[in-house]
Amino acid sequence: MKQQFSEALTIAGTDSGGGAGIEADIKTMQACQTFSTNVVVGVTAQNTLGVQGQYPLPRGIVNEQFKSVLANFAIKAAKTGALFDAEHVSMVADNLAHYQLQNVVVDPVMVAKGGAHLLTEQGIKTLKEKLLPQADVVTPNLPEAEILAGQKINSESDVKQAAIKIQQLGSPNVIIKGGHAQDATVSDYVRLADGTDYWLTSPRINTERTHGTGDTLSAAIVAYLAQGADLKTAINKAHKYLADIIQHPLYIGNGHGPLNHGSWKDDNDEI
Ligand SMILES: Nc1ncnc2c1ncn2[C@@H]1O[C@H](COP(=O)(O)OP(=O)(O)OP(=O)(O)O)[C@@H](O)[C@H]1O
Ligand SMILES: Cc1ncc(CO)c(N)n1
Repeated sequence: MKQQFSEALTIAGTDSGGGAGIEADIKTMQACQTFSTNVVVGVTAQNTLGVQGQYPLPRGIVNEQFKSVLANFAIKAAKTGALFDAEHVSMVADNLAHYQLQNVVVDPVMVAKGGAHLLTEQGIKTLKEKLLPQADVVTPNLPEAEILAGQKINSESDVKQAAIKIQQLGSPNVIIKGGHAQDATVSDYVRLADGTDYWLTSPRINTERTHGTGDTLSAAIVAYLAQGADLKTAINKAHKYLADIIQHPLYIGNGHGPLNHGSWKDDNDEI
């Protein structure tokens, strides 16, 4: 039987350690039955202990990858990840507009789990001004949400208020991820374009193997959007995927270890 895969795109940085960035996105999409193309915006020298180097690529190389991918693939959904600085945020925003990409999920990656900054101050400003207005969904973690909304988040009502402020930056749908809180339950807050909102909860797994969890969630949303799922279904299935694979750790590296992306058996259930 011929297997039909939908096609999606990740626009991000590579992780030589294989756990986050483009590598996490490709593995996630494969596990969720979507084919992932990729535009490499920059290369990182990275492992489970941290980021040792980061090397954004010249504009010509980024533009040429967009051209090749969009000339040959029917891209149904796309995501952005680490974009490094204002110049690279801007070139990605220009390409999203030029190729009129649909179902765009912006993961506003700012700081890696080990503490390295993957986006400059000026890059954050450009992300707010040029990228978020082109996003369908934005997926900040708690520290990123505080920066985007310009407020502290100390309570559930702060999370809701921040999500509304982030919507006003131009992304109609917002997911504030709760991995960085300390509660026994991890709570992600979803606020949709029509103003409906809900919490997605899962037990907090006591593990250091959380490198690339954010990339993985956004890549899974893109995978399901590419298959034609409505946004709420895509978000809920992606959350289910992550909550499942985080329970099947790989013991690789002695720092923030990678997820076991291939451990998922998609039962294609409706949520
Ligand atoms: N210990 C944990 N147990 C269960 N789920 C978790 C845990 N940590 C994170 N998650 C889930 O992983 C996803 C990503 O959350 P998090 O807030 O860690 O994002 P992030 O900081 O962007 O991740 P990264 O920078 O490593 O890619 C969320 O859906 C969150 O609920
Ligand atoms: C390249 C890259 N993208 C994203 C993250 C965040 O997980 C990371 N650590 N490295």
